[in-house]
Amino acid sequence: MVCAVRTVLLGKKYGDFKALDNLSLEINKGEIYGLLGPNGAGKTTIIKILCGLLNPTSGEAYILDNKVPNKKISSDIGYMPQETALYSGLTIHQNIEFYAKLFGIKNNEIKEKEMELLNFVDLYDWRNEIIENLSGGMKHRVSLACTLIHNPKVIILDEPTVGVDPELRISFWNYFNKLKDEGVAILITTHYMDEAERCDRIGLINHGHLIAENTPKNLIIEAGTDSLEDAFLKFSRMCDR
Ligand SMILES: Nc1ncnc2c1ncn2[C@@H]1O[C@H](COP(=O)(O)OP(=O)(O)OP(=O)(O)O)[C@@H](O)[C@H]1O
Repeated sequence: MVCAVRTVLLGKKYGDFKALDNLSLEINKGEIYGLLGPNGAGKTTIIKILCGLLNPTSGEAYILDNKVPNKKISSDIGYMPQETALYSGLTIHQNIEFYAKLFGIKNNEIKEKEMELLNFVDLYDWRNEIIENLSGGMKHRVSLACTLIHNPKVIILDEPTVGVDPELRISFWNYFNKLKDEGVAILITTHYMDEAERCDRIGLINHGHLIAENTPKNLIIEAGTDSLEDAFLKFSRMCDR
């Protein structure tokens, strides 16, 4: 079976500092995989390697069985970085259109998809507003719409719900589940435990190592704790010793 995402003994050094150490993981199509870990654990480094923005020092990473970096699969990936990559002097509509054209989406398809996505992020009535006039949470919502405009098969979201209000966060997750049902693989980093619990599987990262990996329920059982948050703390402290 073709894996959506696979890393094999992935390593990354910044100078002498080991940010990733022999990290292997697999994510299936139609799976939501949560990457959890304390600040500096290595989550963004993994994501940047998967998106072809950083080269690993050792090991390999694959998207849909293609070794990255690889231009051939760039349109299969939807990447939402922590810092929004929007043109602040352009409107929401112009930003979405820009990303759509970048991925070669036809004009007649853009309109329908833009409407679907702007309704999903609840910004349809704001589509002619300039980005610099939006709040931080609104910019995140536009960024997510831009990430999804080309119907990517693998979606990589680095803390997509920071600054997004609780009601909208729930609607984000409903949409992620719809995409998952369509066979899309989603890799998501989050510091919110209620969101981690919505993932099919979680990988806990600390000091560049995958220290635990399982369904949220089984992680709690493995750790012998009452909550995912306590399981996360227990695994992280074990790794710090
Ligand atoms: N360009 C860089 N040069 C040197 N060190 C770096 C660089 N980028 C990241 N690091 C270090 O590598 C480690 C992993 O960073 P990374 O951004 O992957 O962590 P993270 O898990 O995404 O953290 P956060 O939850 O804060 O976003 C950190 O210790 C960070 O300081």
